[in-house]
Amino acid sequence: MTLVARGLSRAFGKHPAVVHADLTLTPGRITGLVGPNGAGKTTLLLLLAGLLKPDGGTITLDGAPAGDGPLRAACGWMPDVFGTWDSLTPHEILVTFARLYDMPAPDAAARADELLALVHLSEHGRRPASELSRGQKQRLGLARALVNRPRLLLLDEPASGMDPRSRIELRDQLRAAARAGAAIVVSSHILTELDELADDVVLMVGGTTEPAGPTTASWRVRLAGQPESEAQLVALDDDEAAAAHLAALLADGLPVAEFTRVSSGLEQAYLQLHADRT
Ligand SMILES: Nc1ncnc2c1ncn2[C@@H]1O[C@H](COP(=O)(O)OP(=O)(O)OP(=O)(O)O)[C@@H](O)[C@H]1O
Repeated sequence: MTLVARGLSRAFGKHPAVVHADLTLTPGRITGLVGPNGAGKTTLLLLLAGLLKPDGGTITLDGAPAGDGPLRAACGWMPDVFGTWDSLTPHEILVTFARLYDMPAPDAAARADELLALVHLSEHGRRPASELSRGQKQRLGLARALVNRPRLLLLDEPASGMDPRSRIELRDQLRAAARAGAAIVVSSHILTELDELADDVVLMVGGTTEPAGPTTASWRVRLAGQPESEAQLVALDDDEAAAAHLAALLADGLPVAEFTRVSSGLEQAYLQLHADRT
């Protein structure tokens, strides 16, 4: 399902949080949404999820104007902090959400078990949710977002609080959801992670969006005997270009002692955006 948002705006009182934002989400693609604190990312995601009404602008789903109802039916929403009902178990929480999506009780119970296994929480499934750690709650939040097999997946800083293994699994789970045809948007402050995960990146500052252009990463090259301060930064398009560059250096007989990717192209685009705006 393709979501197209055009000119979305939303203010809180006199304070504009989202200002003429544009975003297109396409099936099978993961879009990264990055921007500083207060840029309007969460507000934009809430608008897309049908959980907040825009003051202006349009949202279409497969070309048809979409109000709250269709958006909520199509979306899986994972907030940055997932408030659980602490007296319920993760299994009960997932069953409750599945039932809210009109799933029959036996299907809801089976779906809850399936999702708990997916996010590696099966052994915690029947204990009170209050016993979950922050990272485990995040994983439960992801399971919750997937309950209705959403065609649009909106995730607000999903990796925050997750340990390294859970982050890697999250990446794999999102890739699998995209391969299955979901259109996905992920907001994050971790640019290197987004660089690996996202097919497209949208930058957000002061409530407005702009697509990040093609980015170029840098590699740090230092030859044997060369002081650290004289190492060179070489801008290269991707891993293949880096491999070719290294092969050429070695073919020239240069004693390469270090060859390291130093910063993501996304980081540079992000910093450039700030430099332009402040
Ligand atoms: N319910 C609200 N009432 C009033 N102002 C709000 C509300 N929600 C957000 N804002 C304001 O709108 C702006 C955008 O907030 P938002 O949470 O969307 O930013 P964000 O990019 O998600 O930030 P962060 O990276 O810190 O999560 C901020 O200035 C914030 O103070």
